[in-house]
Amino acid sequence: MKITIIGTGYVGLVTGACLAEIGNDVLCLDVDARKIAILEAGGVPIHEPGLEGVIARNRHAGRIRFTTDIEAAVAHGDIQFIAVGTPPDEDGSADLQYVLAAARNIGRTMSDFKVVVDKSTVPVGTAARVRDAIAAELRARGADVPFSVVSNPEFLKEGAAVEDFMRPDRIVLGCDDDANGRRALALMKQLYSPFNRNHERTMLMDVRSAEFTKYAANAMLATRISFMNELANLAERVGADIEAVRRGIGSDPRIGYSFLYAGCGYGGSCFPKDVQALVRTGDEHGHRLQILRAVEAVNDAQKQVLAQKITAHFGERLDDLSFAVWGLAFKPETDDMREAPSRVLVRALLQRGARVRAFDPVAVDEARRVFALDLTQEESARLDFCDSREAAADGADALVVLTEWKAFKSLDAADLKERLRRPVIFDGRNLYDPAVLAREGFDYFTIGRTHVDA
Ligand SMILES: NC(=O)c1ccc[n+]([C@@H]2O[C@H](COP(=O)([O-])OP(=O)(O)OC[C@H]3O[C@@H](n4cnc5c(N)ncnc54)[C@H](O)[C@@H]3O)[C@@H](O)[C@H]2O)c1
Ligand SMILES: O=c1ccn([C@@H]2O[C@H](COP(=O)(O)OP(=O)(O)O[C@H]3O[C@H](CO)[C@@H](O)[C@H](O)[C@H]3O)[C@@H](O)[C@H]2O)c(=O)[nH]1
Repeated sequence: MKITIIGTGYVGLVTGACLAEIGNDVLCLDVDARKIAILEAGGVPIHEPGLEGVIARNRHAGRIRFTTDIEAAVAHGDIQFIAVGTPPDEDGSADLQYVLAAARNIGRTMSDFKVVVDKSTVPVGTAARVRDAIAAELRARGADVPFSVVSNPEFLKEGAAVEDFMRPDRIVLGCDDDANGRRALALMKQLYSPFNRNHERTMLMDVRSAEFTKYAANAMLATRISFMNELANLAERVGADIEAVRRGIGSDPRIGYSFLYAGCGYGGSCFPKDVQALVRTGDEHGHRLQILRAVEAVNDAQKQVLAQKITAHFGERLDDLSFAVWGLAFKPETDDMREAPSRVLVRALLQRGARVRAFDPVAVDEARRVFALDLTQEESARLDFCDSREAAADGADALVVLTEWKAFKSLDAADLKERLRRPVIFDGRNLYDPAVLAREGFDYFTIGRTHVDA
């Protein structure tokens, strides 16, 4: 099938690559000429495991191409996926300007039946606004071309995006129950049929429920994390170990093990903005979402917890102290720094006068870019990026772990002790065994594990 992807970010690029992989003819559009130039030259502008190989294979087979030419992109696909960003507006609601711009672009030049798919995460009612935007453009040029807007929210996780797309838990399709909607649904079912060979993963519903499902999923997952973070902070105070508690409750199939890891707060481009957006949707409809307000507040506070532990240990001012930071990306296997807890922690350390020696396996370039925006020049001068975790640790007064990269999971405690000026670790991801580190003479601070004094 002929597919156009509008927006070649994390979602659009993965969607385009994976749909090409199963044999479709995909054209990816972006307004960012830099991204398209990288892709046309055979590069990939983001770090996502497996993605480069899928794109390379399909480029060579001629199944995926990239363009900045809006008219060509609209002409190409029978199915037009809108996968542009929906960042938070000033009041936290989803900013739909990119989605609506994409819709207008479709309406401006389309000349035959189009299925327009909302892949972006958008508030309930957006499909109707997309439909109106396209219809207004068609009216303006006196054209009568049939189309239908489908909601098909995406549930992939960064760092596992290709795998998640290729093996989805479910494919949610929200379609209108009219002639064009049924025509659109038939095409969408055909497109996704390769994913349904072993069992049917497609869930059909009305458009508004499909839009809502995406926010409900992210809100539920974020709630689990804030719930565990709040309990972790209590576990420390009552002398319990949140890791034991996690295993204890996760074993109940009604609860399950996933997304129960306490840590230094959730980040990324989705949970923070989607929780906020749902809270705003509630406000707009006179329905105050109390649980999600608390989820957001707990998460904001959780991003400060490590800094509080550090100042409780070293004092409010950190002048003359140097901190090794392992992990900058908001989660492993990505270079994405959006809402990363590292942005809060590194800034807090620098504002208190410390030096920071940071290492991340893939996010350093992106970190340089975002910290240049977050920090003053004077603060930036005290932030160094290192080439390895060992180099970051050399001569630092303490180690802070912020991202659970696999490469950080095994630790040569004796070697680390040699490198650090003081044997102190603040672990935002509970990676290590407190008893082992205590034996090695470390002060080891965790999120919700009982603190074992050396
Ligand atoms: N990142 C994720 O893990 C993830 C997962 C599921 C859903 N989502 C949702 O998917 C959407 C996209 O997220 P993302 O992380 O891929 O965003 P992104 O910022 O990585 O990419 C968006 C791309 O759209 C391009 N763009 C903007 N306006 C355009 C236009 N009019 N025409 C063509 N291109 C345009 C931008 O230049 C950018 O390259 C968001 O709504 C997000 O909430 C994201
Ligand atoms: O038990 C856990 C699990 C995750 N996190 C944190 O939560 C954040 C988000 O992690 P994750 O959900 O793995 O990454 P995302 O790529 O943001 O994916 C989420 O957001 C996407 C965009 O909407 C959805 O498509 C995915 O289903 C949803 O998991 C990260 O900071 C993690 O460190 C925890 O603190 N504890």
